[in-house]
Amino acid sequence: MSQEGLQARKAAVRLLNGVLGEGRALADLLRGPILERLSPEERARAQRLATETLRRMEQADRLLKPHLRKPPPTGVRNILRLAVVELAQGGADHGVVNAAVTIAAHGKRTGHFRGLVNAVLRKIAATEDGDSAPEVDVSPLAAEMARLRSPRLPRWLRDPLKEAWGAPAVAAMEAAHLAGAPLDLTAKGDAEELARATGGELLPTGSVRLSDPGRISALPGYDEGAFWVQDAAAALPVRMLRLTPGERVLDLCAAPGGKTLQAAAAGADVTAVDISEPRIARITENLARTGLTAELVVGDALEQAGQYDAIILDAPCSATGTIRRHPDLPHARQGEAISGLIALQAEMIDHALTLLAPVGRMVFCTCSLLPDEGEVQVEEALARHPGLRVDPAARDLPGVAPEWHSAEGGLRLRPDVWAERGGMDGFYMAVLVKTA
Ligand SMILES: C[S@@+](CC[C@H](N)C(=O)[O-])C[C@H]1O[C@@H](n2cnc3c(N)ncnc32)[C@H](O)[C@@H]1O
Repeated sequence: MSQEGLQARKAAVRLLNGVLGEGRALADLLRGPILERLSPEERARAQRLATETLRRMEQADRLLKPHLRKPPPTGVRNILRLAVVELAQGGADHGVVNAAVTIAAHGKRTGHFRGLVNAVLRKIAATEDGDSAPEVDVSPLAAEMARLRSPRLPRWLRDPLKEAWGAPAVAAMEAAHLAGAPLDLTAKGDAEELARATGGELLPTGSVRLSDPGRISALPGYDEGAFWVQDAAAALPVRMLRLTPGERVLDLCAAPGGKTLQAAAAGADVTAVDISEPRIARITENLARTGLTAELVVGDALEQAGQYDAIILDAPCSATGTIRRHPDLPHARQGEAISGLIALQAEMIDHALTLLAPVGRMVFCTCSLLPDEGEVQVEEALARHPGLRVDPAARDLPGVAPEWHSAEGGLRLRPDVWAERGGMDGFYMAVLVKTA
């Protein structure tokens, strides 16, 4: 067995243990010591394996259940889950099973389960050798996995989503989460030209979509800064502002800077604020690569002063709209922090309004699926501020479908929107203007 394969799988199991055993976010673990000693290829493989296992965990558990008399400890389960997902995705039986047994044998708490790991996986791998018509290009295990329903969201999230959008919509969102996400790019200049150069699809809203992008830094135009990665939904809030050159724009929760780059590319005079210094460093890198400029401020949005023609408030939120790309999120969180985030969003709206020029406009947005972090937040802001209104005309953008309109004048996007094109992140956005 190649060392590369073993190291990447070991790291993937440790990532799974961090998310499922300690409730940590995968993004944080990816920056920590687990991947430190691995080559770039091993890192990419470990991340891919962990992400795919989290996405299909419920299905892997169902396939494992008949072979386990009682649930083994988390560390052992994660070794088994990873191997089952790899087998279902066409991994060579003996390589996958041997790696799993070796990983179990090397672990202090998993060593004495190596016999179990070996026996269970050999039985499951044997499914692979069953009868399948030679013309069918899917292994029996993959077919069995595909027959299982899409993994369900945990109750802390499923219940409020069912209440907000109904059971069929939640099932459609769960299917979208399982399908994962394509890669969307925002062009610095001509999007049609970028689509041609990268072989991507120009979406009706102006983003460029790649279904099989490979390494991002190897895409044509990367070094010249011709684009940045930004989901099609995340690209809409700044488009709603219709910025013109020279306008003073404040981006209040700016990092890693997708919206800052859009505003700077529109020729605006941008001030980008974020509380996190390491995350501000990512805006610096993105600005340098794209040759765009903005003033960067490490600080609290609630302490920002000044007056601006347009404000972008992409407030911290549950990020439940990004589960397609972050399948760890429902497992790493339990929903307990959301009420604090909702209160912070309201405070940020109130403070941001004090920074808005009399004829200015502000886009409030969150990558959340929960109305409490979107529609309700705006309704409550309107009630608190008598002179405030939503500008529904801001939604009149190319490619924006009327079905996405929300009652109070904003846009509600969900991962099951555009299912035939590969979906989009869950997002809420509305443009607020002062009338008095
Ligand atoms: C949803 S992300 C922003 C994404 C960004 N607008 C983009 O398009 O790339 C939220 C950001 O808010 C920042 N943040 C959280 N609390 C903050 C605060 N009190 N003041 C300023 N930034 C804050 C976080 O560090 C995080 O970078």
